[in-house]
Amino acid sequence: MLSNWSESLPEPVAEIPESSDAPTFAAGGVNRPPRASYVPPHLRNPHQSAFVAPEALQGREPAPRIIKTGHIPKGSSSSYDSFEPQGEARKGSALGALPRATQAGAGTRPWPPTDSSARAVNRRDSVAVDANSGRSGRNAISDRRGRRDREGDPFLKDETSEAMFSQENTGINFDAYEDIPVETSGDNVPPPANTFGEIDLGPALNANIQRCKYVKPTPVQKHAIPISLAGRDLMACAQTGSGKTAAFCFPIIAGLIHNSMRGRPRGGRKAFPLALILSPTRELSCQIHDEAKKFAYQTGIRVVVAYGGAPVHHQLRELERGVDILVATPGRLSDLLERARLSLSMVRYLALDEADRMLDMGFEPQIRRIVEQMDMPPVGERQTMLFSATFPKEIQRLAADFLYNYIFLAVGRVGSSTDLIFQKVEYVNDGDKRSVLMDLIHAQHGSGLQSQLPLTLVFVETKRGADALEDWLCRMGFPATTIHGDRTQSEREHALRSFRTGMTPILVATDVAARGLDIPHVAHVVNFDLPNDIDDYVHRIGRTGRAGKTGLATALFTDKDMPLAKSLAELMQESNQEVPDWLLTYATRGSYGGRGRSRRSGSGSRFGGRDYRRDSNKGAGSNRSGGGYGGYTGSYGGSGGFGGGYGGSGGYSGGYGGSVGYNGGYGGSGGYDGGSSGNYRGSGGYGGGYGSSNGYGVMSNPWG
Ligand SMILES: Nc1ncnc2c1ncn2[C@@H]1O[C@H](COP(=O)(O)OP(=O)(O)OP(=O)(O)O)[C@@H](O)[C@H]1O
Repeated sequence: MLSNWSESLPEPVAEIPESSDAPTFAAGGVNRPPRASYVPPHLRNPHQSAFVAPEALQGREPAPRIIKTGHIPKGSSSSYDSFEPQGEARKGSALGALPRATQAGAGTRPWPPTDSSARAVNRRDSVAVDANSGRSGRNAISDRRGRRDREGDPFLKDETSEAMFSQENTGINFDAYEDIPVETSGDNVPPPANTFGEIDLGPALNANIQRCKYVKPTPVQKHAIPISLAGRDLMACAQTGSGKTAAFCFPIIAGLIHNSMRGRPRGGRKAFPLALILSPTRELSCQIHDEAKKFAYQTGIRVVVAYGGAPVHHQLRELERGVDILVATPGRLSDLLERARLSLSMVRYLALDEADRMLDMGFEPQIRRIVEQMDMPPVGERQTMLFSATFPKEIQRLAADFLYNYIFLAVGRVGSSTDLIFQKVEYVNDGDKRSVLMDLIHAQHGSGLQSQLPLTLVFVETKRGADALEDWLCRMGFPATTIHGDRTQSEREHALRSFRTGMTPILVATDVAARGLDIPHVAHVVNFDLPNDIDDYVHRIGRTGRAGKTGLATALFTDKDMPLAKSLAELMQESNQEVPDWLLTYATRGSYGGRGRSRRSGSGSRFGGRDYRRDSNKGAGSNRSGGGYGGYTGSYGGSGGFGGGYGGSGGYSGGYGGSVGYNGGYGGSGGYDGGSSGNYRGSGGYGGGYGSSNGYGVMSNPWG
C-alpha cells in the first residue's frame, strides 16, 4: 500500500495527466472542477527551460542541468560532522564551513558555488568567537560593562544575502495595520502605547530598536509591551509576521535592565537564567536567539540558545559563561535540567512562542514538567507570556494553568490569516501535482530579485515526500533543498541558510518550517500537500506576507483534502480572498468530518469566545477597538455548522448572526448585534449576509 503521494508518482515523462475534459462528479453529486488536459511547460518545450541558474545570470559558467543542493555527500562527512558552531559564529558560519553539497551523478558540481562572501562571513564569525572565548562561570548582569566591549555585533549583515537582496528590509508598512481590530480582556488592562517613545524601555534598548529600523510599534507590540511592562501575565494572539517576537523580548529585556537581579548564585557549573523563552523548533529558537541578541546588544544581558541536534557540550560551555535569557527547545532544555546543569529557580520571565503548539498534545507533558515540576517559581511569582497566531479554545484552557490573572489580547481575528497574503486554491489530481508545481514555478520565474526565481517554500506532508520532491525538482533543473526532521541539524541549518540567502530559491519543507520562521522575501508558499489542520495552514502561509508586505500562497487541493474544505473556505472568506465555487460547494456539504475541524469548529477558536474565560463565565471583561467587522466574536456553530448558519445563540454575541446560514447568505438578519454578556456593542459587522448585498464587503478589510 502506498503511504504517500511520492510513491505513486511516475517518472516525469509519464506525468502528462489523463486527458478528460468532461467535468467529473464526486460520489455525493458535487461538481468537481474539470480535469483539463494538462501539459506541463517542461514537456511542452523540453529543450528550452525557462529557468536560468543564478550563476549564469552572474556571468559564471552555467550550472549543469542536474543540480542537487542541500544534501551533504556521505563521503564528505568528516569535516562536516566535526564542524562545531561556536558562539556568535554558530549560525552565520554554517554555509561557509560546510562542504558545498552536491549529488546526482556525473557532471555535477557544487551548488551554490563557493564564493568569497561566504568565506568572509565565516572569517568574521571566527573573530567573534575568539573575542569571546576563555570566560566562564559568570552571571551576566553582574559583568555588563566588560562584556559590552567584547560582544560580537549582531547587526553585522550577511554579505551573501546582501548581495542577493539589494532591497533592505526596513520593515514595514504597518500603517496598513492601523485599523486592525484589537480586543483585550481581563482586569485593569493597561492602555496601549502608540510610539516606542511612550514606553519606558531605556536608552540601550531604544538604541537597538533604532538599529533594527523599527520606527513604531506594530499593533501587537502597542498593546502587549505596556501590558507586560506592567507586570501582567499575557495570552496574546496576533497574525503571523506581525512582530510578536519583539513584543515578548522587549519587556523581558527592559525588565531585566530595570531590575538588576541580585542574589543569583555565582560561579559553579549550574546556570541560573532569569528569563526562559521556549519555542517548538530548533530553527525558531535560533531565530529568536538572533533577534534577542540584537535587542539586547550592549545592554550587558546575555542571551544563550539551547536546542537539540547540536553538540551539547558547546551549549553547556555557553551556559557556564553566564546566561540571562535562555532560548530553548523543550527537549534540550529537559536534557540540561536532568544533567543538573541548569536551574530554573531564578526565572522571572517565561515566554512561550507558538504557545498553542507548545501545549498541543505532543509537547504538553514536557512543558508541564518543565514549568510545574522542576524548580521554576510558580504561577504568580514569575511573569508568563504566551504568544501565537492561533489559539484554539481548548488550548487556551490548558494554558490558563500557567497564567495568573492574565490579560487576553487578540489582534485581528484569532487564528485568522492576514489579507496581505493572496491565497489561491487549485483543484488537482494527485498525479498532477508535480506538473502543476512546475507550472507555478515557471510562472514566477523572473519575478524574483535580479530576475531569478523568487523564494518559494513548498510544504509537503512527509519527510520522504520532501526528499522525493526535492530530488525531482533538482533533476528538473530547479535548485531546491529540503528541511525536515530526518536531516541532521547541520543539514537543516545549511538548507535554511541557502534558501534564506537566495542561493537555493526553492525549499521543500515539512511542518518543521511551518511556524515562526521569518525569512524575508519569501514570495510564494505552495501547499503541495495540504495540512490536516487549518491552524497549520495559517502558520504555513504566514511564511510569506510578513511585516506588512504582500505574499502569495497556493494550495493544491485534492480529493483527500475534502475535510479541510469548510475551514479553508471560511478562512479565505475572512481574509477577503476569492473562494472558488467548487470549494464553496464542498464546504457547504457539511458531511466531511475529520481534518480541519478538529480544533476549530465547535470550539469556536476564532469566532466563538476568543478569550475562553468569557464563554465559561469567568468574568473577563472586554474592550475592543478598531476594526469595522464587529461580530467576529460571535459563537460559532449555531445549529448545523456551515449550512446552518454561523449564528449561535449562546456565548458572547450573536456572532455572524442570523440563522439563515451559508446557503442563504452569511449572516442573514442580524449580523453582529452586540452580545448578551459582552460589553461591546458592535454595529455593522458581517451583518447583512455574505449572500446579500453588503455583509461580506463589510468584513473585507479588517486591516483598514
Ligand atoms: N515595530 C516593527 N517595525 C518594523 N519591523 C518590525 C517591527 N516589529 C517586528 N518587525 C519585523 O517584522 C518581521 C516579523 O516579525 P516576527 O517574526 O516577530 O513575527 P511573528 O508575529 O512572530 O510571526 P509568526 O507568527 O510567523 O511567528 C520581522 O522581520 C521583524 O524584524
